[in-house]
Amino acid sequence: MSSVTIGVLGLQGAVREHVNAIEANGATAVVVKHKEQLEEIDGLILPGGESTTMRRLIDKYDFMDSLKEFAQSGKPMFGTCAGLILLANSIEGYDEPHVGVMDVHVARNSFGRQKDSFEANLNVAGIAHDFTAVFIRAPHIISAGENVEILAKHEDRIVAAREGQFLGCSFHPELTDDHRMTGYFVNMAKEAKN
Ligand SMILES: NC(=O)CC[C@H](N)C(=O)O
Repeated sequence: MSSVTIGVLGLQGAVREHVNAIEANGATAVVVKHKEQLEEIDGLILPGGESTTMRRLIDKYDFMDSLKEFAQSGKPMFGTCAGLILLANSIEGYDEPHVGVMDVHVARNSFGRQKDSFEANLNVAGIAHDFTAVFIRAPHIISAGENVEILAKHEDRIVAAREGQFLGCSFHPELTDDHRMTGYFVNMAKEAKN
């Protein structure tokens, strides 16, 4: 009854670690490599990696319309790092978004070259007061629409947010043993299903 299946878009990026985090939360994980697999899942994670590369592969494997339909179906989607960039409805310096379903404006590579990767301890509203977040050439949310709930900030920049069925974060929640952020998303998928 309460069991859900979560897909991880498996075209590029940190896929296996998300599978582990999903399974650690007692849900079933599926690596999504074909658009038909979207029909089998209750929620979809768009992983970190390289958004421009992922976009190229989304087009190559004809995923874009299916991803938009998935969003329209109301099922939850969670974009982490590059995945957040894919979900955002506008990207600094770009004329067009990618999937473009979440009402946020993002900038890529926001935290400077000298700090290509770092960890920060975050208070993520409703999820964890002490979440160790791993940032790797991370984006941030410059601005968000009125229906977007800001979940976390780092150095005054928005790094996690939720808009109804859409969850996004700048960091990589799958790269530590703390699986609470993924657990929060698994619960979103359970609530949407029941
Ligand atoms: N770790 C990541 O996902 C980095 C995102 C990457 N900098 C991009 O713009 O797509």
